[in-house]
Amino acid sequence: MFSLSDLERIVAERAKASPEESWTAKLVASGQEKAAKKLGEEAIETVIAAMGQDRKNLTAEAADLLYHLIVVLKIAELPLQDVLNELERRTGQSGLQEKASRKPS
Ligand SMILES: N=c1c2ncn([C@@H]3O[C@H](COP(=O)(O)OP(=O)(O)OP(=O)(O)O)[C@@H](O)[C@H]3O)c2ncn1[C@@H]1O[C@H](COP(=O)(O)O)[C@@H](O)[C@H]1O
Repeated sequence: MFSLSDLERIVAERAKASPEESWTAKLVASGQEKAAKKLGEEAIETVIAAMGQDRKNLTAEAADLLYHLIVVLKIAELPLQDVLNELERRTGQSGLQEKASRKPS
């Protein structure tokens, strides 16, 4: 089954291609500011899709969002595994518990 790790590998490979033939290479060449802005646009498009009823549209927008996140991580040279490790670390505690632990007593 296709995974985000597979996509991370594809993005790393395509980042080396010519920007004329690869959207990934074009984004990487444009720099983090532009790539992060594109990620923000995709996040907003995903929010709008989530508020609608079109599951196919939400699927497409969520895919755009995850792809652009992987590109931003690539530009930052932050391995996806680091993000997965952080998510794994959080599995021991509920989000509500974590939020409560941040409040001053
Ligand atoms: N998953 C994706 C992927 N998702 C979205 N996109 C591209 O992201 C670009 C921006 O998407 P938008 O829908 O926002 O397009 P847009 O033209 O900005 O549209 P508007 O915002 O103007 O409406 C489009 O060119 C999409 O094709 C992707 N481009 C590449 N990939 C993956 O990366 C691989 C390598 O692609 P290249 O780097 O292009 O060879 C592909 O085989 C895929 O696996």
